[in-house]
Order: sequence, then C-alpha cells, then structure tokens
Amino acid sequence: MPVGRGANDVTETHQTHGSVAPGVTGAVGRSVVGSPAPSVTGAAPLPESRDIPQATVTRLATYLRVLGVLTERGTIIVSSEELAAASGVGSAKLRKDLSFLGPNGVRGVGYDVTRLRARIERALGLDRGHKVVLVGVGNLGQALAGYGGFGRRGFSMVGLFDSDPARVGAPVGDLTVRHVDELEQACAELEATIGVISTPDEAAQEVADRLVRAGLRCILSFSPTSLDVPDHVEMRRVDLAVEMQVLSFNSARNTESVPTAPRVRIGHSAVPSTAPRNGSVIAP
Ligand SMILES: NC(=O)c1ccc[n+]([C@@H]2O[C@H](COP(=O)([O-])OP(=O)(O)OC[C@H]3O[C@@H](n4cnc5c(N)ncnc54)[C@H](O)[C@@H]3O)[C@@H](O)[C@H]2O)c1
Repeated sequence: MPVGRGANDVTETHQTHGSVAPGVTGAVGRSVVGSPAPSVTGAAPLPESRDIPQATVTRLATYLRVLGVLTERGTIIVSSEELAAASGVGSAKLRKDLSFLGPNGVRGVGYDVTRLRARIERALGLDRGHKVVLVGVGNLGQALAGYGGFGRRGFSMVGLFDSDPARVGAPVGDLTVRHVDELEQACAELEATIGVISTPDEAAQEVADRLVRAGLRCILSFSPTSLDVPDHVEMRRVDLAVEMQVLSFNSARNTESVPTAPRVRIGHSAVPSTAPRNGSVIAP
C-alpha cells in the first residue's frame, strides 16, 4: 500500500474529512484533528523550541522532508506507521517526537499532512524563511549554490562571497559572486540569517569572525576545523567524512547481527513493523 492517502483514498469516517479534502494543495484550513482547528499561523501554542531535544529536532527535519514529498503527491492523511517507515524511525519514536508539538493526528485516522508540515515548520522556525549567504564559492560552494532544493525548504540563497578576484563577478545561478570584503555590509542589506562557510580550512575561522561581525547568529560550516564563535551564535558543522566513518562503524557492527533489512519507499509497500532504524529510506 502506498504511504499516505490522497483525497480519494481517505476512507475512514471522520467529521472533519470533508473539510480536509479541498486543502490538498492549498491552505491548511481545517484539520482532521478536531474542531475548531487552528490555522497555520494561528495554531495552538507550541512548546519552546529549546525544550525539544536536539535528536528530535533532527528527526523533525526528516519528517518534514517526507511530508514534503507526500504533499507533492497529493496525500492528505498519513498514518504514524507510514510516516515512521518512510522516515526510517520506529512509529513509537515518531509519536513521541511529534508529541513535542502538542496534539497532532487522530488515533485510527492519522495526521493531516499539510497541518503537520506547518506545525513542524513553525517549531523549526522555518515559517519565517531564511536568507542564506555562502562564503567560499569553489567546488563545494558552487555545488551548494546551484542546488535548487534549499529554496523549496525555506532557505533562499541571497549572497555568494569569495576572496579570489578570478571568482568575484562570476555568475553562479541567479547570483553574482561578490568580494568577501563586502560581506558585513551585504549581510545587513540582504537581511541574511544563516551563513555557510565553504572555504579552505585555514580561512574558516576568519570567515566565521566576519559572519559574526555581520550579525549572523546561525553558521553552518563545512570545514572540519573547530571554530570559535560567541555563545549567542549557533554553529553547526557538516563533515561528510565523519558521516561515512559512522556508516562504516555501523555497517561493521551490524554485518553479523542484522539480516538484510527491507527498504521502505514512499509509493511502494510500507512495512511499518520492520522499518529500518538507520537514516531515511525515502526514495530519491
Ligand atoms: N564537510 C564536508 O563534507 C566537505 C566536503 C567537501 C569539502 N569540504 C571542505 O570545504 C572546503 C572547500 O572545499 P572546496 O573543494 O570547495 O575548495 P575550493 O578550493 O574549490 O574552494 C574554496 C573557495 O574558498 C575561497 N576562499 C579562500 N579563502 C577565502 C576567504 N578568506 N574568504 C572567502 N573565500 C575564500 C577560494 O577562493 C575558493 O573559491 C574545504 O576546506 C573542504 O575541507 C567539506
């Protein structure tokens, strides 16, 4: 059975189903959860984001990605088992994660996809959208700048900066590379909220300092180097080598103890009770 149900697939009787169906591609409107349902923007109060454990925050981002795919497919309602399987987590953990957002879904019915997306986006602070500047427009920087998927998920790339005169002035996607000396002023003009560092490691600290001086409070660094930033700045590092090392470790540990786990793909058969636990299994 495909994951989730589209407008024509919702078969359970529920007093609010009729008001959900028209919202397949549009606004949230009323939800399956009950009446009166809060709107996206006027939703019931969420717990403070800082009360949500970091691991849950990470998984919420995964659920959001899966829900985005479901939305594109016109799915209105998804069960916790289906959403959990497509996200690569157990359904009990998913329900626990979603409980941080307050009441969601209806037992025996499932989650209203649009409403759940809105709640997660709000919890993750994505409902406001983010403007991203990137420093270091080399191999990695150009790949990131050219990736169209960020925009669909609430992150718009607004500025590209580099110190190499040969790169400054070059078009990358819709943007033109600017000199890094313009960074501080440009961040204010562009109302940037996130800075991405994709320079060589030896330049990463200097660039982080510039981003902090520019007033940014969120920095994502692709440098494996540890960077110093003030307490009020949230810093995340992405290191694909570390991720691969973890994969290697898990693979070695699981080789003998776990038989081949079934892959669960959205749009293919969902196997909730045997959902693999490592990472997402959503089809690309
Ligand atoms: N985290 C990961 O998974 C991952 C993966 C690949 C690369 N990286 C890291 O990303 C970094 C970039 O890799 P790359 O292959 O794109 O390198 P690259 O040499 O192709 O690009 C680096 C760019 O940064 C610019 N630059 C250098 N100093 C600068 C400064 N002070 N201010 C602004 N721009 C400056 C350079 O001119 C160049 O355009 C490397 O340090 C590498 O370690 C990380």
